Amino acid sequence: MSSIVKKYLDDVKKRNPGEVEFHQAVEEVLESIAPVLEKNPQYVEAGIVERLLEPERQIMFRVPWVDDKGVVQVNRGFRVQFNSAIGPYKGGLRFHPSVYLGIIKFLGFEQIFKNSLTTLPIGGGKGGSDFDPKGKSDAEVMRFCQSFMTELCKYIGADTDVPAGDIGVGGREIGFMYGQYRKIRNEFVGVLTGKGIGWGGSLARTEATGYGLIYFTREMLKANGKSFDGQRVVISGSGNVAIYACQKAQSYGAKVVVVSDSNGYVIDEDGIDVATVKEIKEVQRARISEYVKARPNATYVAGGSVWDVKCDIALPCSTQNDINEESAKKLVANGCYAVGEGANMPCTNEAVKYFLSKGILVGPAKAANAGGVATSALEMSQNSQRLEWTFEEVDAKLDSIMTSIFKACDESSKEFGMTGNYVAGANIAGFQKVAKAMLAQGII
Ligand SMILES: NC(=O)C1=CN([C@@H]2O[C@H](COP(=O)(O)OP(=O)(O)OC[C@H]3O[C@@H](n4cnc5c(N)ncnc54)[C@H](O)[C@@H]3O)[C@@H](O)[C@H]2O)C=CC1
Ligand SMILES: O=C(O)CCC(=O)C(=O)O
Repeated sequence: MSSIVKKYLDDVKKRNPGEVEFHQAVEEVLESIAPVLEKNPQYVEAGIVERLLEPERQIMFRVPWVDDKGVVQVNRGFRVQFNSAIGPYKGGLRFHPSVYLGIIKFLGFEQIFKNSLTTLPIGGGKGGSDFDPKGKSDAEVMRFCQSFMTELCKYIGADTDVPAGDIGVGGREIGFMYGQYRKIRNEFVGVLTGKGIGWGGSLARTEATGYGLIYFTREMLKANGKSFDGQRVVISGSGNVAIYACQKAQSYGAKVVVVSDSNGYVIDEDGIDVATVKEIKEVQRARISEYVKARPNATYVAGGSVWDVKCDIALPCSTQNDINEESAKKLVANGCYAVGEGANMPCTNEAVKYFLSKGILVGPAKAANAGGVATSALEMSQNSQRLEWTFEEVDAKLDSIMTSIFKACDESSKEFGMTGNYVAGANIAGFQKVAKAMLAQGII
């Protein structure tokens, strides 16, 4: 680690104690951009890195609501507005019991570079709550969302900060939050993305992160003389990203044999049936163990690691730090040669280093899962124009954005002598656009 990287990292740890996921995300970016800083002393002189590491604003608030038994519950809400040098803050909201400031900051920090890579004018932000939607009734989720938005609406706006979904926040939650925003502010604007079709949503936003992951991975495979056709794929997760990644990978001839949730995973050697997963997760909101009832040839494994299952291509689409060094070694030993990160930071830094040392292709999250936020930006454009584009139009734009993101990662990796290291390429390309904008806009 170079001395300047060590200095920045020590400082971040001191100023943000206990926020281990944030430290991890920062370390990966700093290591990648060290050669850029060496070549561009003007960035160091202008304090670009110190300013990037400090969010422009972080908001924490109380979210009181009443459950179905009439008992008052209190959760904590967050919105971290990290960097707006290239556009309004943009990034999802995560509702999960594990949420605390360190998680939201790692996600918000990553979002700066991801959004920069999309080629669209969006800054980085993220938010959420430690609320757990699992096991709650629709009425409870609605009351929580209304209370959350009653406070959040003071800080967001269509040209200021535009939240969307993430883990635990899908169409239902966006609907409840949008309704509350509209009631309080009395305006119908594109303040949230991931809205429903017919009230400001964009066709293909639901599919965008999963499809985008496959478009990016397709380009990465193509550049290395490979393709999805006939390949055995393992996916972790069975939520929004996992479902549509599975569907698109299968359309390219891959055989997806595993999906999972936080309780366990299913193996279906006939290929995962997407319609069954959608019914279980999007309609019944049940556990993935239900899958074997509809597909008796499949097997359910309680607990365990999906990464023990042999595959050619691994697509982690659940949560952070899903693949550690031990899982990485197992994957490589079993013949896996490519990893496409659908989730945010699904591999530990040690796992990524191990993969790269073995010549495994790694499509890093900031680039590979940027299709969701890119399509959110397309939703914002449609809202501003008061127009709706067709599914085919949006999907074609998404495909071309993912293709250009891969090209940017590839070119940056080559420019800095790290050919094929798309992790470094993504960090460098994402950083440079933001750094240039910050330099031009003065010390603010
Ligand atoms: N929805 C989107 O547009 C985008 C999502 N992402 C990332 O993709 C990942 C998945 O998000 P979504 O599919 O939207 O969420 P989701 O709520 O639809 O699904 C989350 C999935 O991850 C699993 N999961 C969650 N926590 C887990 C844990 N601690 N251990 C094991 N499994 C766990 C759940 O069981 C579920 O299958 C997250 O890392 C998210 O940040 C990234 C870019 C955009
Ligand atoms: O669509 C968005 O604005 C946010 C997507 C997101 O949260 C992410 O890219 O991790």
